[in-house]
Amino acid sequence: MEAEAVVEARGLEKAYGETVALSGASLSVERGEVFGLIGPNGAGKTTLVRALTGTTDPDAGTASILGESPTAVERDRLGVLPQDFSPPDRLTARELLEYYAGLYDDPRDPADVLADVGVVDSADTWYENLSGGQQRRVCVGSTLVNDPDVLFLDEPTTGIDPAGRRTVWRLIEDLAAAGTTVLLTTHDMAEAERLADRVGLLADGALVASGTPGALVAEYGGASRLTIETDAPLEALADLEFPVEAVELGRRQRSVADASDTQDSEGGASDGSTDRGATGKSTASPEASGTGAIVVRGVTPGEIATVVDFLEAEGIEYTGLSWSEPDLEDVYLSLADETERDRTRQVGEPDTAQAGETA
Ligand SMILES: Nc1ncnc2c1ncn2[C@@H]1O[C@H](COP(=O)(O)OP(=O)(O)OP(=O)(O)O)[C@@H](O)[C@H]1O
Repeated sequence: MEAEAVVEARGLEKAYGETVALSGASLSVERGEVFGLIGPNGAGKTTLVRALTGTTDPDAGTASILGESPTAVERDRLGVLPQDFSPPDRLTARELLEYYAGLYDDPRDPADVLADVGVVDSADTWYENLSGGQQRRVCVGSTLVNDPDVLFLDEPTTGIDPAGRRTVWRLIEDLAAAGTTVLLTTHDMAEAERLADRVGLLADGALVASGTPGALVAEYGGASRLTIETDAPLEALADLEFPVEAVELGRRQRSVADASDTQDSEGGASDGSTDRGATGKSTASPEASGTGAIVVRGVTPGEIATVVDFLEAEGIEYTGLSWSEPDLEDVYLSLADETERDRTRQVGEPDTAQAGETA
């Protein structure tokens, strides 16, 4: 039996004047699934959420929730946290949740919701006097008072401290385990990797890849990374014959937050990577000159000692070493900059024209 699609977008298009926000976005989220939407600033994530929740009309395509048009869904069944949600300042956290609870026939106890989002101690503080993170927690709470079946969270943990973020993560996990369907947008790859059963990457208004985090990493994540903190000039390393097979020498990988920043302060056009040498020899590109951390890609855990011995034999001093498997951030960085797309790529499914219909 085919799984029930609780949230579905088919070929959504939306333009604001000359600006194309959605260019044929399609996805489908099943009951109890957490779907994480990632993508660069301006990719269309918020517009997609708005089209799916009925707060903006698409120019083309269809959106549905629980089999109905977004505006026809019973409001008790839906929870929506907009990115720019800003409730009245002069109400306390408790009053705010009581206010929202009052909009529904059979709401949860606001005190329980405050406990869920970790705002018990500040429950009687005016919203305007709460910290940014506490405010965001209250906003998340306001979407939970009606115990929704489907929850849309647009950047739910932005501004929340690490401990609070984990509180919200556990909350979302518990909700999903109890059958709530969740679609969230985030710039936090750790959040997407931890929470999402499937992740969709939106670029230029369309989904360019979707799948489980593991499948996406396997398909697009690339090689492992051995990061060596060193003050040695990169040029000095470029001519070395590394004693391992696949080597791609490069500067420390930039973070997702910097990915669309063309003013790379370290001067690299991308991540400062060098040409791959067939025998492990790498040559630095002109942009890659300088010092700092270098990244050797494609080294297996068993080869780390070989690289360390080699650096010491060559007299290359280093101050730190770390090895990591590729992760969702690598997927993001490898896909987000590509702008020419004509259809969705489905990880683990045949690459057919139909693949663009659902995500
Ligand atoms: N109401 C609007 N009027 C005009 N342009 C808009 C409007 N809403 C969105 N846009 C434009 O549509 C594009 C997509 O915006 P959207 O907010 O959906 O992106 P996003 O992926 O959510 O970005 P971010 O990660 O920065 O939140 C952007 O170029 C934005 O400027």
